[in-house]
Amino acid sequence: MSIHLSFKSYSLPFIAAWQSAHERQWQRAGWLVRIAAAGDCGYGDAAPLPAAGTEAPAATVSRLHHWQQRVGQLSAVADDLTAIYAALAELAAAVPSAAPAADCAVETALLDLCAKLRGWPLRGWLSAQAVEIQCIPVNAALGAVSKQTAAAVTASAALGFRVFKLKVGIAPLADELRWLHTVAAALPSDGQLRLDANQAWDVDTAQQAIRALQQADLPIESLEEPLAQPTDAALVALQQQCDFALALDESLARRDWWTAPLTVPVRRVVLKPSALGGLRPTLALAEAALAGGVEVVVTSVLESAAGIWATAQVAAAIIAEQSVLNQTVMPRTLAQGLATSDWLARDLGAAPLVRAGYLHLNDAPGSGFVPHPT
Ligand SMILES: O=C(O)CCC(=O)c1ccccc1C(=O)O
Ligand SMILES: [Mg+2]
Repeated sequence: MSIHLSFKSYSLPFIAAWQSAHERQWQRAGWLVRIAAAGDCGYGDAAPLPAAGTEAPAATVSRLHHWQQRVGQLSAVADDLTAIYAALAELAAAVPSAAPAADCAVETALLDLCAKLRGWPLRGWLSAQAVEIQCIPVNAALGAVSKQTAAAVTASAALGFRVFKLKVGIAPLADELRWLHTVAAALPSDGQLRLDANQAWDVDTAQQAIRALQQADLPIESLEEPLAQPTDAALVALQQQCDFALALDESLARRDWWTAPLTVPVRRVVLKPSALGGLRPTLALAEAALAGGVEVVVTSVLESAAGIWATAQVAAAIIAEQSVLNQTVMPRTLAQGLATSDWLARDLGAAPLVRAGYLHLNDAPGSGFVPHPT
């Protein structure tokens, strides 16, 4: 027997341009990684997006070639399961990886395979309590605030979403504040806005934005990455001015998570497995954050269904650990940023179902991803 790792490039068009302060894109490109062994196979999504903290695509490919060769070497000298565990150990030892999107894909494919061989859903492999978690609250990913209409927000609310995420920091602040008022007026009474500035603002602009949002009493749930220069001192000061949570996202990749004790200058972290090198590093970081009283939200990097299934599995594991860890401190589960599959005009397989503001997992062995026949 032997283990075989293969990967195939994909390019999936968006239904409309995806825009953030970092980028404007019409399609999503990556590689579907497949690892076959012991009569079954697992899948992972290598979906680099440097703006989200991953390596560039060229580094993803060369890293996938490395793992292809390495998995072949390991399987030449050991039985399949031993070689799979050895590869998983090498991936864990590689954190923090210079090619986290590639490592995430290979780790995901190995875990998907292990879980299938065992007959477990992948989240059960990550955390025993997680098997019970079937439904994950998710936010609507609406895109740039400039592109919103009251009708679009009403339609999204009718689908059952209660947290509506908007990209800001793209147009002048005064314009965006005006648009935010229009969106807020269309929200259901229990609706909230999650904003993401993707590091667009200097300290002055961020302060001005926060002051305006609070004075207008807009229902802001959180604000991701307000600062171009996210120093601890500036973030601590900004968080003190805010009634809502500030969150770190893409700037996390540049912090020293792995050797120093975890300190976070804001109330929340946004975790993306593709930027962190895999599902297990994401879970480890989430556990450290939760233990320190920091809120955790898992989000996609607009990856294909192969990635979304796996990212949802680790989100379920984190939610399970969270309810065990501190039921009283965090009674409500935050909406996770996993409802992004509708941005893709086509996909590599069926994405998890999103209904009434919840993403639904099932009990199928592995991640739940099944590729469309090609
Ligand atoms: O969180 C969501 O709902 C959507 C995901 C999202 O906004 C995103 C997607 C791709 C790259 C970066 C980000 C981000 O959160 O900054
Ligand atoms: Mg973000």
